[in-house]
Amino acid sequence: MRNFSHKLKLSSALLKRLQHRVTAGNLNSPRCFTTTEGHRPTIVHKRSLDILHDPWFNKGTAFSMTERDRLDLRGLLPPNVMSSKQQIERFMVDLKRLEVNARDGPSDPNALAKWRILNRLHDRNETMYYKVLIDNIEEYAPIVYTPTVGLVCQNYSGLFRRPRGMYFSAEDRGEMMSMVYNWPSEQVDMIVVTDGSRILGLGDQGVQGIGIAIGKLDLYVAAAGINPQRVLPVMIDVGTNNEKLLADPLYLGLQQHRLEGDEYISVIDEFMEAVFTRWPHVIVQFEDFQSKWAFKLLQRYRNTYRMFNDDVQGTAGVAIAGLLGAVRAQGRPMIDFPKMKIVVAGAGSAGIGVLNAARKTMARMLGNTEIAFESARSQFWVVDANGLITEARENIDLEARPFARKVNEADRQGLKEGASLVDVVRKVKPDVLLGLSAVGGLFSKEVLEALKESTSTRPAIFPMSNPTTNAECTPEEAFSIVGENIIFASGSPFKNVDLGNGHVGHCNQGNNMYLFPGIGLGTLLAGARIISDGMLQAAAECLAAYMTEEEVLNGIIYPPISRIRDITKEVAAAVIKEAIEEDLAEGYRDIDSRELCRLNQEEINTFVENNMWSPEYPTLIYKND
Ligand SMILES: NC(=O)C1=CN([C@@H]2O[C@H](COP(=O)(O)OP(=O)(O)OC[C@H]3O[C@@H](n4cnc5c(N)ncnc54)[C@H](O)[C@@H]3O)[C@@H](O)[C@H]2O)C=CC1
Ligand SMILES: CC(=O)C(=O)O
Ligand SMILES: [Mg+2]
Repeated sequence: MRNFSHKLKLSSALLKRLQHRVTAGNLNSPRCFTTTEGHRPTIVHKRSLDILHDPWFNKGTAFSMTERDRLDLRGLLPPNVMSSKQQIERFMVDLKRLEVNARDGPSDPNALAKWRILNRLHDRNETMYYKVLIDNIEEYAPIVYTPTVGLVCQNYSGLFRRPRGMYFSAEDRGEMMSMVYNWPSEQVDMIVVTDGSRILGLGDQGVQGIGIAIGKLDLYVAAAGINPQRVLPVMIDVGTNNEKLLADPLYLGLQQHRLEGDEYISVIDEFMEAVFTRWPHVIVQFEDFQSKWAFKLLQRYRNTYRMFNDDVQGTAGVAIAGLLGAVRAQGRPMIDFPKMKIVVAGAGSAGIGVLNAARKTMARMLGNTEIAFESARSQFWVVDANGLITEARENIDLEARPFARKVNEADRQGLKEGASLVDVVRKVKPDVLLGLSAVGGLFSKEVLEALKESTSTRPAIFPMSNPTTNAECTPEEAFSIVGENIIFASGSPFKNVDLGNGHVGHCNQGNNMYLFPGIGLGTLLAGARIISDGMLQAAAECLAAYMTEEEVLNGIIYPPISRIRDITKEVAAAVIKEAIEEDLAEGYRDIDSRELCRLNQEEINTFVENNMWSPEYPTLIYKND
């Protein structure tokens, strides 16, 4: 709260309320950290080794001598009291040792070793772990998140040491309502849940998918400042259809095929009821559910619970922001977006999510009428594993049906049902080629050669599939084949390309990580009843407007990950504002909806900032229960 009133000239009544909120948070929840946490003690109900073994409270060698006395720690630690800065220096020496002989590149085998070292730190000292992650986010996001998190999921049986998060399995039916009370935290703000059925582009990983929920929540803490004591990764194990895992005696999940139909839904229903009973204000992010369930569950829960599907809705927003950036990068106004011809490879949860959102955005720009919505449809050409989707296809997925081209439209373009991607690109000459297919190398030399005939002055190539090996093409391939004048965005990080003439081919990371943390934080702080399309749209528009004209003209359409905390703050503020406008905001803690409504833009920004957790050690005070 330093300089708060001075800076924003807030009314003293409002200032008091905001100040009270921060204070009350600490007192009500002794383990709650906030930005002002460093100045207020935290009450703990344990001492001695119990403290050292609790990653939420542990400070390791940073416990001061007086604290060591107060908490019965004297003698349990080496005598030299270290500052947190020294602790991190010592840790980084260990972590960096791995890099001495490391070759470049995200798939380097050292990535897994780095993950192990970071994970051990996560297990023993959360504050320090998040400090390392936040201060070095560019370097370690690719370790705790895509691409390395994919490798972690695939090798989970071997890597598993200490459990993290909760596991609900098909065997727990009827027990979930009581099981949920086994989690030690009284307050949970954010749950990321997966059933492991489609982890990144790696298919069914069964129980091993918990790694993705952990990785996403790491970003919630690092980017959105959600208190790490209030996040909960969840794995719902309904079996796996991955035969390799089923045959592996060391596999840690249920060794049975996946539940289907009503049996499956009843497990997810029971889980939702249990977590919302214990934590009525929690937000649940569905992650990496196979498409057939992703859409059904989203429709089933989105009007009842505070939930969203990151792959369907988060990805859509990030892609829209990127597509609008691609329009601006041609020196055209965003309103030209409805003129873009877009080829999408992949009609799963992510591809269809993007198509629906892009169509709606175009329709809005064209006047938001039925006719506008209908005409926007004709900007898209969708190719899946069976080629171009037209109305001639038998058994089209319900979600893909609105994007099936009419047979006569396809004919006019010289295309048939099931036409190959290269033929579609050759004939359509799209402005944008976007991949959410999970097929590495799908944008082959031929496909990229065909894109050279694009009618766009600056074609956009978005190989958005993860992890790195599943990217539809590399930036080197894109820039060398299609030319320098492209916009490139991939789902997993790549290094910029040296184009050899003093020019740099910029590699953007088009990943839902730029939106989901802000969507979650904004929803939390607004106390929104549900997450509406308008809130998601506001998040996407905020990201789209974040980059300056100059950056966009230089091909930079997304912020670097080093700015993820800043963009997340802005996205959260945009989400809150929209929730207020839609009358969905019920307030957060002791800031009720009326007070929220009175906040101006600057005050909303400050409200967000003041409720983001930072990794600072609080002073610990022991109190008997
Ligand atoms: N960058 C980002 O933020 C995000 C990236 N993704 C990535 O998108 C990919 C797909 O995810 P989902 O849609 O959930 O998977 P999905 O399995 O539901 O869908 C995959 C789609 O690709 C199609 N496909 C398969 N082979 C193809 C081929 N040869 N040509 C054209 N299409 C082909 C399938 O028919 C299906 O329609 C994954 O790799 C995932 O990691 C997903 C969410 C966010
Ligand atoms: C990024 C993400 O959510 C995915 O690849 O599934
Ligand atoms: Mg995902």
